[in-house]
Amino acid sequence: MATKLTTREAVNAFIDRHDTFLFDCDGVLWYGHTLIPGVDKTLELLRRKGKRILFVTNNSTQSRQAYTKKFEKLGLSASENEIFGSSYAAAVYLQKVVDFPADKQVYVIGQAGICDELDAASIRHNNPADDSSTIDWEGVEAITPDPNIGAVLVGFDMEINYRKLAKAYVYLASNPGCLFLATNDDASFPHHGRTFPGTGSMVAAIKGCTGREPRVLGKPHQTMLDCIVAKYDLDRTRTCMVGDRLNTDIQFGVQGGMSTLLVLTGVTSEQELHDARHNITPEYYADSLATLNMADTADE
Ligand SMILES: O=C(O)[C@H](O)[C@H](O)COP(=O)(O)O
Repeated sequence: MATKLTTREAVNAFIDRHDTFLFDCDGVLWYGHTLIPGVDKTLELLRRKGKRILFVTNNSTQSRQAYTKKFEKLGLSASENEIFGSSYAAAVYLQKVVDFPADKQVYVIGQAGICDELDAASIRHNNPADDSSTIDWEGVEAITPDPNIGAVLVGFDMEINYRKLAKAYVYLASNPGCLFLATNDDASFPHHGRTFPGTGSMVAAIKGCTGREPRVLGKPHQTMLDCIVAKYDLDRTRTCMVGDRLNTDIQFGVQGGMSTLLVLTGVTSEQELHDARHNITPEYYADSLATLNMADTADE
């Protein structure tokens, strides 16, 4: 049974039992370009209390560097070192886990965040903007197997089109050695209190035609947490994962042996939380991250 944080005492006890907070971004800190009211104060409060803060997002559209600018624009402070996005996780995975060969290239379906992180790791890749949506059968026939493509990496792409799907299909179907990676498989994308098709819908299109299963790097998959724990030397028992979605953020925290806080400002509603049909339960939940602002500040 999840405990709802509604009183100052409960909030104080919740904060005191943790040294580190991992924050999801979309639906917890902001919607698109709009800050969720009060969360700037919450982050300041936790920093003043000496808590370590890390931002863990499945959103692959921006690199860590671009995220620092987004934080700044929204009036939040965050250093590149505190941000762990799924595009960075993909670059780390290719570089450190599979030792991606220097003579191979990654075929990316995605946006700038993935390309920037691959560039930072010196991994060769295509420019997704070159794959325009206008195509006829002659254009489709010109797509041929390419032994230089060592991986197809799929992230959120607002300009996904048939040419991109056909290329991914041809590279993956013609070469069993070509890796199939996905930054994340979130079915939906939270935006201004509504949801729209997420990266999972794009990954599903490629799964559907190739019959292949991707290695998914983002939450709830533990590859991401293993990288975070190794990088920051976290004590999982004193770490809380804060998110707005049961089947990614909360599952990520539960599977990873951390405590969890669900906030109701994003994808999962209070009604869904109490729906007995799912089996993922956060330890705590609150109307918003800003609920923590009722904490005592006397100990600072
Ligand atoms: O479809 C997606 O890629 C995700 O919905 C989106 O990016 C979620 O990001 P997060 O909530 O982990 O910040």
